[in-house]
Amino acid sequence: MASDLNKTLSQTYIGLQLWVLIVIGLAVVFLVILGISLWLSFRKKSRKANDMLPVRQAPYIPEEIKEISIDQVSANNGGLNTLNDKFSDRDSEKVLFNVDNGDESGQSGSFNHVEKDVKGSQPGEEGGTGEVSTYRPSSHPLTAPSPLSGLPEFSHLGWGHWFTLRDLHLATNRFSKDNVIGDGGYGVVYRGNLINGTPVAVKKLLNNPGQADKDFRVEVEAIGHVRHKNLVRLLGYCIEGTQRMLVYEYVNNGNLEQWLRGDMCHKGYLTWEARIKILLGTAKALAYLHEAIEPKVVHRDIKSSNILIDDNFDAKISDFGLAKLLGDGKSYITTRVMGTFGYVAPEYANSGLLNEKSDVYSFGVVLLEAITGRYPVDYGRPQPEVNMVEWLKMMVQLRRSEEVVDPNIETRPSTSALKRALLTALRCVDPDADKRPKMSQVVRMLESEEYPIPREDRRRRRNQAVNSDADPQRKNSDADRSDDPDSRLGI
Ligand SMILES: Nc1ncnc2c1ncn2[C@@H]1O[C@H](COP(=O)(O)OP(=O)(O)OP(=O)(O)O)[C@@H](O)[C@H]1O
Repeated sequence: MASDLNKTLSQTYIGLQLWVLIVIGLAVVFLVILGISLWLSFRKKSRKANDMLPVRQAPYIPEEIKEISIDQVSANNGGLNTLNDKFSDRDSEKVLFNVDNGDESGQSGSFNHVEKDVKGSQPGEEGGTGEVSTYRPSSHPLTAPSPLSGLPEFSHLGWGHWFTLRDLHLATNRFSKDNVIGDGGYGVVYRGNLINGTPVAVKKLLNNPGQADKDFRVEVEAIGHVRHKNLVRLLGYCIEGTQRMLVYEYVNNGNLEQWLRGDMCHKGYLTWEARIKILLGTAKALAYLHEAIEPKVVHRDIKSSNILIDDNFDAKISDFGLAKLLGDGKSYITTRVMGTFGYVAPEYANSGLLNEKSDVYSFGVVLLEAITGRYPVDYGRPQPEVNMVEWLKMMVQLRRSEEVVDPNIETRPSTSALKRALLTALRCVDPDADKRPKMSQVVRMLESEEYPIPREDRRRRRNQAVNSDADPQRKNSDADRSDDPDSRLGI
């Protein structure tokens, strides 16, 4: 048997013995396998190296903020996979704004309620007729066609769309002055249209090599990988030489500041319901940034002009140029306080201490702006009214809260709705950052039908008070407690 095998292996084929041929064959197979695996691992490494920007970790979603949507980047096609869609469309059932009939139809002084039919018409178009049409929410944002469809799918960051300078030249008509929609210290924002017809806002960062790169990374890291109905969507970017540009979905209905006091006032004034809807959307997006993703994102510049509004009167938070990524439970101390005067939380302004509670404070200021229609700081007003937050606290203390409502709101809110909004706002602007609610709690307070605040939140706050009474360091004096919004609003 063994001698048969020896004989077979010793036979000669093409000048070589069979056993030599077998050894050569095995060596070739081994080398091919080795080559393939080396090539695969090299490809993986070089792909990682190309991803200059860190990819966000799989998001952790706390129970209390279930209603959010999160998308993850699909590495292959740059598309976005929905994990869940939680903050529901429940709030987009109906929106009203008062249209100035004086402007639209020549009859001065009177206002009509108009419910907009989103399909095909712009808010304000039907104002003069006083018609009421049915409002229907537009198609679900995550099933709607992608604004990037029809464009070649390509991104070297593993996210979004990589536009060439030429693409953006074409989109903005060579960055024409007529297309400028904003100009700031960071650069210029242009309106444009992609070749597939999608309207976009192009932020062209100042051509200042170090700074442009930094600003670019901050925005991309903050919102490049996330998607939420109430966050402006970053569609892509352009990196060419020292040029850095960011391409956003275009949000076509102005910003909250313009609706309260600026360019959009000619269309009419926002109703109470529309204001609460916009603030609720803003609160949901902040809850998402603070509580649903890791690392969390602190926006640092929440203000009414950074809350864009779409046709459905849904809010979209924009301008992440100052955003900061923070690990779970982390705070950050900075010597350079950034933000906008009137919106910055006192502990951040005074000591540079930053965490998500700074955004909660700024949100409270915006909510008060929406309730009163006033500027956060207005030197044109009598001294006690210059600082809106202080004036409001005083009015509530004097039990004159009914007087603070923006006189431009034609149909005043019910007393309970007003108190609920005021109480929520005053809690957000609590000088003690630890006492401010989390944004998911703010969402619950604003959504609640229960007067004035969900029982569960009241219980939590009462327990907090008991605990701080037990702690001599945090024990409030009676005078301090008179500053508590609950007691001031008679709750
Ligand atoms: N995606 C967008 N769609 C439509 N308009 C936008 C978009 N992004 C920004 N804008 C508008 O462009 C203008 C400039 O915006 P940006 O947030 O960059 O600066 P700003 O709010 O004017 O100044 P600041 O830097 O002080 O916040 C604003 O009027 C804003 O409403």
